[in-house]
Amino acid sequence: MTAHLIDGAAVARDLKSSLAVRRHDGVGLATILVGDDYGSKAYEARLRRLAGELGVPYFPQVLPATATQSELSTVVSGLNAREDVSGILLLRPLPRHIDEAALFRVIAPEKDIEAVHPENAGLLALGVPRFVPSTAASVFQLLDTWLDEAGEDRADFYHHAQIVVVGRSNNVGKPCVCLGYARQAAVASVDEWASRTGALQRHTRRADVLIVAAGRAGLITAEHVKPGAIVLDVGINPVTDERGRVRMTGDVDFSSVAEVARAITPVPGGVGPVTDVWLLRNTVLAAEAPRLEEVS
Ligand SMILES: NC(=O)C1=CN([C@@H]2O[C@H](COP(=O)(O)OP(=O)(O)OC[C@H]3O[C@@H](n4cnc5c(N)ncnc54)[C@H](OP(=O)(O)O)[C@@H]3O)[C@@H](O)[C@H]2O)C=CC1
Ligand SMILES: Nc1nc(=O)c2c([nH]1)NC[C@@H]1CN(c3ccc(C(=O)N[C@@H](CCC(=O)O)C(=O)O)cc3)C=[N+]21
Repeated sequence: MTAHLIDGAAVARDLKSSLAVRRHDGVGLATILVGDDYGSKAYEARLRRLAGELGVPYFPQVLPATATQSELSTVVSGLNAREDVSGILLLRPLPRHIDEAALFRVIAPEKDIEAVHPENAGLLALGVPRFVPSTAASVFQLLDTWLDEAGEDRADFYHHAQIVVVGRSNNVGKPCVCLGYARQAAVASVDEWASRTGALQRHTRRADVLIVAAGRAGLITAEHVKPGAIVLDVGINPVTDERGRVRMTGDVDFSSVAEVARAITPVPGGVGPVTDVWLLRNTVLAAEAPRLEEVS
């Protein structure tokens, strides 16, 4: 392996210790899990543990995949009204019969720690976020930290960089694009059509920074990566090993890409651990921050 390993666990530890000293009234995290998506269950279990460690009250809501739109709306409205809940996380993906965007609009904007309500998504797109969504925040925190450690001038690096984001979901891919814009980089975004039309490699090979969030195990191999690129793997996918045990893998074929990249995040131990802590950080901020309309 020639690439530097970007250590998410170390960055997560530092971020966690800065949070541990911040206790406030009214801090509380509520998660809503609908059905049994692998990544969502893994994330939920981690948040439960981390909230416990940090002494943040945690209110998990678990609903079957058959839950209706109005049942989910009622759960969200109930959490909006609770004074002991400062942050609400609606775990995705949701079952197909649920209108995700409609549900996002039900979340009280000041509790919307992932910035999915149109008001917060709009603020993020305008470059003045109320909350920075945790996964994109994690990706760029790892990148910023690594550039500092590598002795790069961050601003100069970003001004010259082509960032390519694979996957454009509302809570991962698009926010990553926004954070790339905020750093004044050139940013390109591709979705599944790039793969279907055979254009994926043409796009990804232009990237100085390749962010991969498609949810497809092994999608990105060495041929997709420009030598010397920095690769951040967001994907969390279940794979079954020879012994029939399920383990977690990313979207990037780590062993081949590590031979050509300049730096790479592993899965597990890369983007994931920082995402967890950022979400708790946003939950604390939500209780601390004055409402946006009170800020002049
Ligand atoms: N590590 C972490 O902290 C986190 C990890 N995750 C993980 O990241 C992954 C992505 O999550 P999320 O964005 O919510 O997923 P979504 O399923 O909502 O979105 C996936 C995106 O990837 C695109 N895509 C799918 N297949 C391909 C392909 N073959 N080539 C190019 N693009 C493709 C889709 O395209 P189209 O729009 O055309 O459908 C879509 O835009 C999942 O594995 C999830 O578990 C998520 C959050 C945090
Ligand atoms: N609204 C919403 N926001 C999300 O951010 C979101 C979501 N829905 N749905 C599910 C996916 C998945 N996800 C993970 C984040 C971190 C780890 C994580 O920390 N994983 C450890 C793995 C540790 C282990 O091995 O168990 C790691 O990567 O090192 C896992 C999964 C967030 N997601």
